[in-house]
Amino acid sequence: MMNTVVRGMSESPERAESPDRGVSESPDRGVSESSDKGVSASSQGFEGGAHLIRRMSMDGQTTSEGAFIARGTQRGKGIAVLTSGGDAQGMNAAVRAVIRMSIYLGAKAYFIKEGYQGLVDGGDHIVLASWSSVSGIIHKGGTVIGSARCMEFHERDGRLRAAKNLVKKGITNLVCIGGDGSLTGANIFRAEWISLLDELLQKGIFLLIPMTSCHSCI
Ligand SMILES: Nc1ncnc2c1ncn2[C@@H]1O[C@H](COP(=O)(O)OP(=O)(O)O)[C@@H](O)[C@H]1O
Ligand SMILES: O=P(O)(O)OC[C@H]1O[C@](O)(COP(=O)(O)O)[C@@H](O)[C@@H]1O
Repeated sequence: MMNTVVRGMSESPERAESPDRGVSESPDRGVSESSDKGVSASSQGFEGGAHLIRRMSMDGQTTSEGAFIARGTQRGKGIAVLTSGGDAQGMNAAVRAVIRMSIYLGAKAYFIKEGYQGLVDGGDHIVLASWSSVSGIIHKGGTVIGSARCMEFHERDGRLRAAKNLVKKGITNLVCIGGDGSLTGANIFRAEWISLLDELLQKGIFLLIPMTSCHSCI
């Protein structure tokens, strides 16, 4: 059974109300990164935040979540997607939707290969995606980015490594596609995100640089 939850994980994205209903931006064409494994879906906001996806009610009336999102409203964000646990039909369509919506929103879009294992291992498992990376996948079974079960993610140490890898890549939002186990893991990760960042700072893995002393930030 595939579950899908999509939330922003960093600061609240702007809730732009726009009549712009099309994805008219010309997509870039890039390298397709794929593998042959299966999957399921959830996205978690690292620091809590607004929903990125809105809905229309069954009778076509716009609900409070029904506004369209304007193109380019998430510039500066990094949105990553992974598939985890048992695979399920529809995972590739969900991956494609996340990547293309992220690009539409102006964010950098990333695949994380092999589920939480790829997130914990980092390196080549975290790959920048393009519009064409997800072409020709919606009819395929399983998941083109691979799925896995990852014991390390059950432990805080594993999740600390995962957090480090996300920060290193500038990834601010994570979409986890999986079943109840994967979503439980995502919820734990979301809940302890701030304390993971604190620990990375305390261990000197990352340094906090005040804006005033960072020339490239001014
Ligand atoms: N309680 C948990 N805490 C942290 N990570 C978890 C937890 N439960 C599951 N996970 C992560 O999600 C992965 C997939 O979970 P699993 O239950 O095997 O599949 P599914 O998502 O299909 O239910 C696990 O291998 C583990 O990495
Ligand atoms: O491989 P992509 O780029 O994801 O596109 C797949 C989609 O493109 C199509 O082949 C053609 O779509 P349109 O008819 O909307 O142009 C669809 O059948 C399919 O859903």
